Order: sequence, then structure tokens, then C-alpha cells
Amino acid sequence: MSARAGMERDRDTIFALASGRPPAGLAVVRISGPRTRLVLETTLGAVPPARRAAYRAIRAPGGETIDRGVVLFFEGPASYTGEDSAELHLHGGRAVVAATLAILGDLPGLRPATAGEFTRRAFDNGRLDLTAVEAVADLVAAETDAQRRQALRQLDGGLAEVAGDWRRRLLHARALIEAELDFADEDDVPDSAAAAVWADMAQLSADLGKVLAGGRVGERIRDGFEIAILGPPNAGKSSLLNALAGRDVAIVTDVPGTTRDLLEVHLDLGGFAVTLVDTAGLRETTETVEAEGIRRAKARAADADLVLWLADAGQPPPADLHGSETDAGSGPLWIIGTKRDLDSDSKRDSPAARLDHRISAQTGAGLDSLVAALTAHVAGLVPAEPALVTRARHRLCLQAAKTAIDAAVANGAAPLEVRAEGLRQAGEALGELIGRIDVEDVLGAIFSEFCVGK
Ligand SMILES: Nc1nc2c(c(=O)[nH]1)N(C=O)[C@@H](CNc1ccc(C(=O)N[C@@H](CCC(=O)O)C(=O)O)cc1)CN2
Ligand SMILES: Nc1nc2c(ncn2[C@@H]2O[C@H](COP(=O)(O)OP(=O)(O)OP(=O)(O)O)[C@@H](O)[C@H]2O)c(=O)[nH]1
Ligand SMILES: [Mg+2]
Repeated sequence: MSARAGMERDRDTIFALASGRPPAGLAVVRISGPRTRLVLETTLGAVPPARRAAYRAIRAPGGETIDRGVVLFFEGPASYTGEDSAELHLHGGRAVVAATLAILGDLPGLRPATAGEFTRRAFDNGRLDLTAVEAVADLVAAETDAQRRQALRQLDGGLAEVAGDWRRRLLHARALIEAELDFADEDDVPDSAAAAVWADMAQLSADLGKVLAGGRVGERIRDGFEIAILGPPNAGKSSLLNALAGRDVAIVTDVPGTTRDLLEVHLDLGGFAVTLVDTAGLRETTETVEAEGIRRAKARAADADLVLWLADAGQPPPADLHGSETDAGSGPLWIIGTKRDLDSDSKRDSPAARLDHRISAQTGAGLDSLVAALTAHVAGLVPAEPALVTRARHRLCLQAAKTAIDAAVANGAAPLEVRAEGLRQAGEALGELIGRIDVEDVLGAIFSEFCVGK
């Protein structure tokens, strides 16, 4: 698309069904753009008062009433998109929605919105920064309470506000350096300002480091924690997956080697999203398909937040799967004894090497206490302080900013221009984080803070 065509598309008035798939109790059709008033005059006869729910007949151009519903008009810029926009709250029937969308599509200058286009306009009009745009997407996708809370916090400016503070500090530092460069040939410039700048930049790096040290918890809350079920063939892995999922996801047979592919179910453990992964039973095999399944099982276990090692006779896990708990490369592993209903009295009383839990997927014995332990474990992975970094993109932007600041701080022998350039790069990384890279910001800070009269 040419730049000009792109600009014309930006001026289009767009519409879409914003609510779920009909039939439903209600259907909300959203409209945004410069022709919004015209649309309301055409379909309702007049533009209703802004921001006040109004009950109106929605009519086709020929005059036929399509539905009677509640309509809302938002006058830009006081709207979600920042443009004039409107909502038609209709009866959620298929024919009502189809007729309404057909009428809108026939009006000149109107077209169906593309995915995310209302929010794109909110971003373009400066109503939402990039982390807020991401948060809107996360809030709509949220399935658990922790995901919802985290998305809402980000929508309310969790990371953006901190990043904004950091950017201002960088701009201030650069403004001071700029002034020092301007007056470098004069004798009356105090050196103390420069020392203060680098002290604050060292502190800024530490502040970034602190947020980054939160690790990937925010990303895990968003994407789900991973628990992998491993063990020898026939241990009862798929039976446990089905029992915890509460439905028949995996095939269970008494044939060892039934499961080959990785199977995932999504659980909500105490408000945290968890992906439980069933895997192929581990054993020596020359069978190509099974060997690939075992390779995938081990790879998944290496990435998991927790591995459940299932074995009915209490065989320990092989050393190559998992080292001891002191092995820094691997996460925790729990040993779960299965088929507890078959345990003889002698076996029950014999001291097992190590058995963290004993369960029966068949009778359900021990499952409640396993779920409680899993829930506590996942909750324990989450620090009390809410995570500000909720996506890999955030982490990479913050790391880039920190690296640039650290280099500028450490490079005391370099010319001031070179060190200032490092701070500019750090500012760019933070600008990228919130979706705004604008040299005007730097100029504005310089001119407002220093009336040097040039
Ligand atoms: N009916 C309806 N519900 C909705 C939305 C919507 O678009 N329509 N939203 C869409 O995702 C979310 C809410 N987001 C919104 C954000 C800003 C404004 C708005 O009108 N802002 C004005 C006025 C603010 C005020 O009165 O305090 C502004 O910011 O100037 C509306 C909805 C969730 N619920
Ligand atoms: N009595 C009893 N039998 C069980 C229990 N759990 C699983 N089984 C049986 O053990 C056999 C194997 O169960 P699966 O869940 O398929 O075992 P798996 O570990 O997934 O096996 P593979 O996919 O081959 O690695 C089946 O016949 C199950 O019915 C249990 O708690 N009690
Ligand atoms: Mg299986």
C-alpha cells in the first residue's frame, strides 16, 4: 500500500461487531471515524447527546426499522479511539447483526475494521502507549485472575509510568551534558553537575537492574507456568493428565508406549494459568516415532517450571533427565508414586527412597493434596511485588537501555559526545518500549530546562 493510500485508510470510518458471536443476548456494533455523526443521522434520524445512553430505532436507508436498541455517541477526542465514535447495542440475533452490518457497509466512506484497528487508532491518537495496547490484548485474552490483574495493572500504566520516569531522567542528564558541551570553552561551568549526572545514571542502571531481576515471572503469569509429567511407560501419566483436566484428553491403554506426542491441558491453579504437559514414557527404544516422542519429552522437561516424575514402583528418574536438586540447570522435580489403589500393605509400609506424593488416578486418592501442593508451589514462584515486565519485548528493551547506560557510565575516558550518545540510545530503547521515539522530546527538555538564550 502506498503512503497516501495508508493515510486515506486512516481517515476512513470503520465499523465492526465488537461483541461475541451471534446469537447472543446483545450485540454491540462499534463505529469510529469522521463520518460517525453522519452514520447516526442516517440510521437514527439524529445524533443522540454525547455519552448518554439513548433508546432508538435503527433504520435502513429505505426507512424500515431493523431493530430498536441502546445507542451511545462519543464525541472525539473523549472516546476510546480519540475520534468521534458510536456504539449500537442491538438484540444479538444473527439477522439483526447481519442487516446492521450490511447497512453500514453500504454507506459511503465506511468499511469494516481490520483486527485491532480501533486500538490502533487509540495508539495513533496518543490515547494508549504500546504497553497499554499490549495490555488491552492481554486483558481480552486473560483466563485467570492473575492474568487479568497483571493486564489491568499494565493498562493503568504499570511499566509505562516507570519507563516515563526513566526517560525523563535520561533527558535531564542529556540536557545537562548538552549544556556542558555548549559552554565547554567557558571557564564558569561547574564540574559538579557532570559528576551528579553520572551518579544518577549509575543509579538509573541499578533501578533498571532491579526491575529486570524480577525475571520472567510476569511472562510466566501471562503465558502460563509449565508442569511436565514424565515417567516410564504405563506409569499412569496420561491418566493423571485426564484426572486433573477433568476430561478425557489423552488416550489411556495398558499398552506401554501409548502416548507419543506432547499433550497439553490448561489449568487454573489458584488464579494462575498452568500448562500441564503429558509426555511419552521414557525407555530405551529403536522405534523412530517413539524415540522422537521421548526426545520431545526431555526437551519439554528441561524448560518446565516443575517436573512430576511418575512411577508406580517408585523407580527413580534417570540421571540424564534430571540431576540432583543442586543442579542449577534444572528446575524442581517431584517423585509421584502412582496406582496407590494397587499398593499392597507391605509396599505401603516399606520406606521408599523418596516419594513426594502418592496418588491413584483411578480412585482419585491423593489428587486433592497433589493439586493443593502444586497450587502452593506455583504461588510460591510469584513474588509479592507485581511484575512490571510482562513480555519478552519489555525485557529486551530494558536490557538494551541498561547496556547503553552502563557503557556510558563506565566509559569515563571517552569524549562527552560519545557518552551522551550512549544515553540517547538508552532513551531510544525506552521510547521503543512505550512506542514513541521522538527527538522533539529531547529538544523540549533541553529548551525548557535551560534558557541559555541561544
Ligand atoms: N461500552 C463500552 N464499554 C467498554 C469499552 C467501550 O469502548 N465501550 N471499552 C473499550 O475498550 C473498555 C473501556 N475503555 C474506554 C476507554 C475510554 C473511554 C472514553 O470515553 N474516554 C474518554 C472519557 C473518559 C471519562 O469520562 O473519564 C476520555 O478518555 O476522554 C471509553 C471506554 C471496556 N468497556
Ligand atoms: N489400578 C490403577 N490403574 C491405573 C491407574 N492409573 C493408570 N492406571 C492404568 O495403567 C495403565 C497405563 O496408564 P496410562 O495413563 O496410559 O499410562 P502412561 O504413563 O500414560 O503410559 P504411556 O503413555 O504408555 O507412557 C492403564 O491401563 C491405566 O488404566 C491407577 O491409579 N490405578
Ligand atoms: Mg500416556
